[in-house]
Amino acid sequence: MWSLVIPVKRLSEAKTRLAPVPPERRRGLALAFVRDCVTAALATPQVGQVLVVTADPEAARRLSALGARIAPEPGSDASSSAAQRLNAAISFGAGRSLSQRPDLRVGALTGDLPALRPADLAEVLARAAAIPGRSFVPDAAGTGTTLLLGALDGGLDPRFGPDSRTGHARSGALEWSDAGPSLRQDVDTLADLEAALRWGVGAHTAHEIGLGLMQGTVRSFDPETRGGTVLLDDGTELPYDAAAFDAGGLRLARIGQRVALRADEGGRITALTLATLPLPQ
Ligand SMILES: Nc1nc2c(ncn2[C@@H]2O[C@H](COP(=O)(O)OP(=O)(O)OP(=O)(O)O)[C@@H](O)[C@H]2O)c(=O)[nH]1
Ligand SMILES: C=C(OP(=O)(O)O)C(=O)O
Repeated sequence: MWSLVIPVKRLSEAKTRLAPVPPERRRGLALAFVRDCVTAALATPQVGQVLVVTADPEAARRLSALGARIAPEPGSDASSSAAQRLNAAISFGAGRSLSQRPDLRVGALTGDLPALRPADLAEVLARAAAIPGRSFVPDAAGTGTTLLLGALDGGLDPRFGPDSRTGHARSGALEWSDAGPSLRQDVDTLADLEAALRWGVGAHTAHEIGLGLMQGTVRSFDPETRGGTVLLDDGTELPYDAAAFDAGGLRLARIGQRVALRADEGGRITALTLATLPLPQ
């Protein structure tokens, strides 16, 4: 069984290479990616715990709600490089994991894998458990690393950062170059995000992007105004108006009916229809 350390940068500083996307949206995407990544990791049978190392209070709160353990990231030397900070955060998490759960072998997974599927992760974890040494999964671009798995004696020796594929290979780690695509598709750029969307992203990222995958139940409907409210699956009640109702093409809504809906960035419903029907574009 494995303990996976996931480093999570402060959300306000995350995913700068998604720069065409405005900062507030980037923050939401970075959080959604790691929520999907943690969800998939925790659903993988060989994963005994997910330990998130972060200095970000919101990421800590959201990821702990999914079942991850949190190790608050210690402050770093201002003169250290981004890669040094990242590797220091991972080593800190690995040390914490080994002292708290010595029964679990340690690995480090990046948090930017929104398409991650438990089956792809399970396959690599099972193969790596059968070898005593370190091993790693190169990213889809072929230059970086998405997963580094430590040796049986606990050694992780992370070399994340630019060209980490070469760094990990040169340091003697075995490469799993045939790992499943969902484990290799990290998202740094908009082109990466498009690729991840083709593999199929998790629910948090789908929701954040506004793919119309939100669902809820009709709580009220007024035939006079054609407005009412919907109860989302997370317990939030949201109002919809006639424009949103008309955009979905329905003639009436009944209390208790399952609906699919699209909301804008501010959480305002812009269209809703029956859950079994596609939302009109
Ligand atoms: N705790 C911690 N996590 C980090 C740090 N730097 C990067 N990470 C995480 O490491 C993983 C891989 O990082 P990158 O792909 O470089 O992501 P990023 O730094 O958000 O992206 P860019 O700003 O575009 O470089 C992601 O889960 C990041 O959140 C750090 O200094 N501390
Ligand atoms: C830090 C890394 O991620 P990226 O290349 O996605 O920045 C890495 O691959 O080591």
